[in-house]
Amino acid sequence: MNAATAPDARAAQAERAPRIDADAPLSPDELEARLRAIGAERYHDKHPFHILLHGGRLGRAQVQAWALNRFEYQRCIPLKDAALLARIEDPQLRRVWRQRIVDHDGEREGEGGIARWLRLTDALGLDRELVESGRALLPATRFAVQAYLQFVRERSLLEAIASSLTELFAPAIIGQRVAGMLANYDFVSRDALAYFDSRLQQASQDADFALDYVKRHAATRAQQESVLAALRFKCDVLWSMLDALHLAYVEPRLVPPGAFHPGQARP
Ligand SMILES: O=C(O)c1cc(C(=O)O)c2c(n1)C(=O)C(=O)c1cc(C(=O)O)[nH]c1-2
Repeated sequence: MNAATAPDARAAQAERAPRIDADAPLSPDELEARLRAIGAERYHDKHPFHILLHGGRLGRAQVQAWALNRFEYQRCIPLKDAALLARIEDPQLRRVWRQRIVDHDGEREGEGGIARWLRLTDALGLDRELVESGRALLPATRFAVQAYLQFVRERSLLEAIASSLTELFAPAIIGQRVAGMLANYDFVSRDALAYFDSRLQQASQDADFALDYVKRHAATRAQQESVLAALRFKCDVLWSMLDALHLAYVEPRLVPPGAFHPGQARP
């Protein structure tokens, strides 16, 4: 062993060198910055299909396909939140989280986010039974939504809560979507887009709460890495849903057997 690598010399060198420890926990603000960087890179507002949708460059049948497939996501959000709720031990946290189910289901028939999404599919001229049956979904929509449900059922509560954090980036996209669709599509009215009016406020509140929870509860570096991975996973869920729409309805227009095809708004 030469003098430069002798234990004493190495210890002295480590003392002088800046400490780079891959296992050191991030500060809560560093964690938030990394989460936001994931959204900036991977959130579905960057997807070409969303750019076409918001820019008014899709036809009516393509917007119908988007709304019909997104209904599957909307339909399963309360299932996801119920699975998450069932695993919360803390009554205080349960009280907050259960509001998400109310927001989607409403307190009575015809209210809530799911009913408002159906107002959009109605306004687009889609048959309700076709939408609610899920019969004309793209297979990839089904798989992506099921993957989200399974993730929330199987992973830790911390990862399940972190996977909702895509909503941090939703308010900006919703604003662009409503403005873009109203400006560009004569078949879309303000009333048809009512879903997004309530969602704007709910998404901000929900995301702020989940972010605060994650910043307080992800204490170790391993937990923080699991939170970052959960957000990447969720961005992949949303991205793959748009990939499938793009391939089927923009190019190369490869509509899978049984999936919605332009002209099939009515059964
Ligand atoms: O329109 C959108 O782009 C968008 C995105 C997201 C999202 O980022 O997950 C949600 C929603 N909308 C939404 O309407 C919604 O209810 C919702 C719930 C959740 C969730 O993960 O718990 N995400 C989203």
